[in-house]
Amino acid sequence: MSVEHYFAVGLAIVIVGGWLFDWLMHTVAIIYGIRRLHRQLPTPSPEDLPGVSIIKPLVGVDPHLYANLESFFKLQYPNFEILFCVQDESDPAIMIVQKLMELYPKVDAKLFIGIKYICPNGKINNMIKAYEAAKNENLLISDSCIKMNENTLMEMVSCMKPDVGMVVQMPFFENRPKLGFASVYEKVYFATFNARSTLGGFATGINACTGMSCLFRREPVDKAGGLAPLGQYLSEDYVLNRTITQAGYKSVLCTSTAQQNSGYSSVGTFHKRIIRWSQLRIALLPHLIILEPLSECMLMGACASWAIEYLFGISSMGVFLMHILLWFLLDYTLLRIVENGPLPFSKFEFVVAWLMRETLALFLTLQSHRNTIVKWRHKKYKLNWGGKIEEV
Ligand SMILES: CCCCCCCC/C=C\CCCCCCCC(=O)N[C@@H](CO)[C@H](O)/C=C/CCCCCCCCCCCCC
Ligand SMILES: O=c1ccn([C@@H]2O[C@H](COP(=O)(O)OP(=O)(O)O[C@H]3OC[C@@H](O)[C@H](O)[C@H]3O)[C@@H](O)[C@H]2O)c(=O)[nH]1
Repeated sequence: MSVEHYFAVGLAIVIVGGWLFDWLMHTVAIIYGIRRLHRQLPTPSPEDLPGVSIIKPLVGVDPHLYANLESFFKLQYPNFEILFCVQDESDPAIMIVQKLMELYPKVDAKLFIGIKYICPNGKINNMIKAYEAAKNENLLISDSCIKMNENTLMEMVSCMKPDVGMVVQMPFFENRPKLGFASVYEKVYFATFNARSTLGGFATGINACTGMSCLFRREPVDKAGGLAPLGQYLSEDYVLNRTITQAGYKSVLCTSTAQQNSGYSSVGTFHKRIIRWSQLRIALLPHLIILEPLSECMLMGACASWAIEYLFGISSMGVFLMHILLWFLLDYTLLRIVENGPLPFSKFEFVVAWLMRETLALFLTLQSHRNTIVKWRHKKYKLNWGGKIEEV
């Protein structure tokens, strides 16, 4: 037996181990998704409902912004305030906020205009005045693209137990049929790849937080220096979660998903967002440079079919096709769990969107390795190893 043969056997065994781990991730995500998502939690008694300060950082407008912001004025919750933050005084979002504030005078809402520079992260600088003015111990950071149902805040608060410091809504989408195939593609991405990692992470206690809609206690954040330390990173959401869990609190997934509802959707802008997120992740957690591609269907399928043929003599083409079919069926199952109702698109659209996502995944990951400059809204940032940023 040659050294090359021993090396190939060792490599094949490692690949089969990684392949089995991928199936474990699918299984964990499906089981945890069924158990956690869309569960009815008992509503806390009125005296257990804490006040919540909702912070809404806004940059610019889109055709859905009015409806998205209005949904917050209609929340069924006894004690909340909405703190809108607009960084630029010529931003048309100001008019929308003012109009809604006039329309719903009984809702406690305030508007903060202009940034206070405390860190490189633009979103944090936009939110900081509201953070400092917030009346309540519980804060909800809610991105501009989020639309809520009347009972969503109640659901989030129901997840906030005494040992819990943070309640995160897993990103998903409102149904936006008018926006065409791009909105199908986005849904498929968020209900398969993203949901698998997020559900897997929360099920096993690994930080997989996306901060577009998250409720948290401010006490551990203030003790760690407030928002400024988080703003040294672009992944301020990940670091917020880490700060709260390091203070001894749990971070849990909310039973409802975050309904993104931006008024624009195109495959190109979606790819740019996914590349930016991938850039954030690999700067923050460099081991993901290797692990992420290995959690992708096509690459792992190719590696595993070679390894299984090498070890057991089973046809690699047969293994590859079975691998794709099983992965596809498990992704479809997860999509149905996350959607929790009839799909707003046909099975054919799902197949096309799924194939497109799986085949383009590696290409998009490679794009994210091309440079360390990230463009986010109107600013450019340089990402350093460890995830810290400098403004360019
Ligand atoms: C042999 C295969 C090993 C596979 C290991 C798993 C590798 C993880 C694969 C993909 C990670 C994708 C994460 C998607 C969700 C994150 C979305 C996101 O980028 N959000 C950013 C913007 O809001 C945020 O700032 C970044 C956060 C970093 C998240 C890191 C997530 C790691 C998740 C690991 C889950 C492991 C689950 C194991 C279950 C058995
Ligand atoms: O400079 C900025 C950039 C962004 N923002 C606000 O931050 C929120 C999120 O911005 P976008 O919608 O552009 O970005 P994403 O949805 O991709 O953000 C997501 O990924 C990156 C994380 O750091 C964010 O916290 C997360 O929400 C919006 O409400 C936006 O208005 C600012 O207030 N200032």
